[in-house]
Amino acid sequence: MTVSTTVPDRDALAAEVQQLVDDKVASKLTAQDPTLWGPDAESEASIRLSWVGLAESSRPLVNEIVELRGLLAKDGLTHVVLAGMGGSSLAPEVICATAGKPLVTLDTTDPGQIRAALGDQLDRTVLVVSSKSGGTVETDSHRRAYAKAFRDEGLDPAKHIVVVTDPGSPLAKLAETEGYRKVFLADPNVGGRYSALTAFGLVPAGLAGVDIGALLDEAAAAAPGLAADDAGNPALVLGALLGLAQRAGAEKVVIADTGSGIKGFGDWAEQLIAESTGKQGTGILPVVVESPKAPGFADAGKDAVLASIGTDAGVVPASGFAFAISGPLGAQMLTWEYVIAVAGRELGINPFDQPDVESAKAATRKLLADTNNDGGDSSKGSGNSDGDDEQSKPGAAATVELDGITVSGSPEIVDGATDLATLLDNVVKAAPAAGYLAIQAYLDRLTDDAAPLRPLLAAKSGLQTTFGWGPRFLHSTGQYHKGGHPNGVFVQITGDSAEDLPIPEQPFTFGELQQAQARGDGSVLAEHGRPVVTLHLKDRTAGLDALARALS
Ligand SMILES: O=P(O)(O)OC[C@H]1O[C@](O)(CO)[C@@H](O)[C@@H]1O
Repeated sequence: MTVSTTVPDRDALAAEVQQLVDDKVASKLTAQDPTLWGPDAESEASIRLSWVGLAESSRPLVNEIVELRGLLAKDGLTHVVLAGMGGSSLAPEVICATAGKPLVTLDTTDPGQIRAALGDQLDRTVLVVSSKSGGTVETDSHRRAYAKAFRDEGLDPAKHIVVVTDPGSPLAKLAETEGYRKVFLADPNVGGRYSALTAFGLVPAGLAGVDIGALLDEAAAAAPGLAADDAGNPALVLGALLGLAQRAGAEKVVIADTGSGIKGFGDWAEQLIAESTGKQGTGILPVVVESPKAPGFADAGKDAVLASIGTDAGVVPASGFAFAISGPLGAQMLTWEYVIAVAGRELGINPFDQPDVESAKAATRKLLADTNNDGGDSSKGSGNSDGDDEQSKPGAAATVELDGITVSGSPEIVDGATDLATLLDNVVKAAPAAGYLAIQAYLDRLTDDAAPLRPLLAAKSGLQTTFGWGPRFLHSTGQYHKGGHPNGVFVQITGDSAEDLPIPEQPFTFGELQQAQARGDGSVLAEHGRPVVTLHLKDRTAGLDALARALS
């Protein structure tokens, strides 16, 4: 690994690193010492540290996965679809994209996106159902939809489904009952966002044809340097830098790829950083940008640290904190895991829990239950704004129709807005100094062109601006939004679907689940006192165009 740093005060960084060396943080972490984050974190940390040794302990998986790939190929099953959220899909996605191997990732509840996946090469499909807990509603729903689709086509789901889960999970039990083709039981002493080099990262990637042995080799080569109580250890240097930056008010890390050859690294790092650190009103907000020239990076202010993945972009933000880190993917993953564990100690938080994720899930469950108790006919499949219960919308105090978009949310944003441009002005005004804006698009991430809104809003506002696809981000940056620094303003984008999709044996459809997830998270954000506005697009393309025009 090669790391270079820019800091306002080199002596301060050297002193901070030396303290970590003196405290033997690197060797203790490698020895899985759970006391490094204080007494409150000890019990969770004691069951979460096996990731430090995965470069070696995951070796036996390689042959098992290669063998399964061969058997599947003999049956003509070469189209790999992965159903998994957060830590159960982000790593294999970046691993496959980097290696140029095709993998279809389902981490959405968008009816159109799921319908399109179901209609693609079903007879050649192997579905990998990945969930540590075995109880994640999105993943369970994907499994149900695929099982039915296989049956409808006269195919035996058991032959097409492979499971990755923790021992004893409901999914492990179900896989046994259903006789699914293969079950990989992962190490339960590794949390989801640290699971890249477990079966969660390796099974989908290996089945897609990635050389997963080489990935482990890359991590293994970095491991000794990360374990060393040495001032040159990149994890100590970057962990210390992030701690110093946080204390200086630079609590955001803006991540740009600068020619690393890794595809989509920021999407994986985002969960590791945000879910690990965003709690107790503190944390590091990852802001993934399109390039080093993008707004947020090129013009970063005092609240940001710049992270170049690859060579040094040579941009120094107003905060004075920047770093570049280069190396192959396996090494990057292990290094960042160490960095964030060290940064967690610097910030005084437990990097292994996610205390605020459950609240949005609970709000979603309640909304779905209420819909059903109200006699909502899920077979109709709404997914649409018509007939929505206004009372259950977050910040439903204010609702207005602007340029064909139904807008509801915090009165400070919605009141007085006469068109989309004034509404977006209000969004920017709602942010405190050095706050951030978050666009959360509960849409089809393969066909809805919402991502370009991020640089447009960032340029307009001059504020750090993130973009996330819902519900995917709920299992990633969602923890930070609710538990981290309370200075975000949230723009939810939802949309009508051309056609909804039932979830077999469930009283709600994908469309209803998607809308309930947006409303549930929005209501929890509002309860936390965060300004939030929901833009519901009746026509997705026209609505996104109108938003882009209003921002340009
Ligand atoms: O693997 P599971 O249990 O389905 O969870 C998926 C993701 O959901 C989270 O628990 C957050 O909701 C993540 O930490 C995790 O990676």
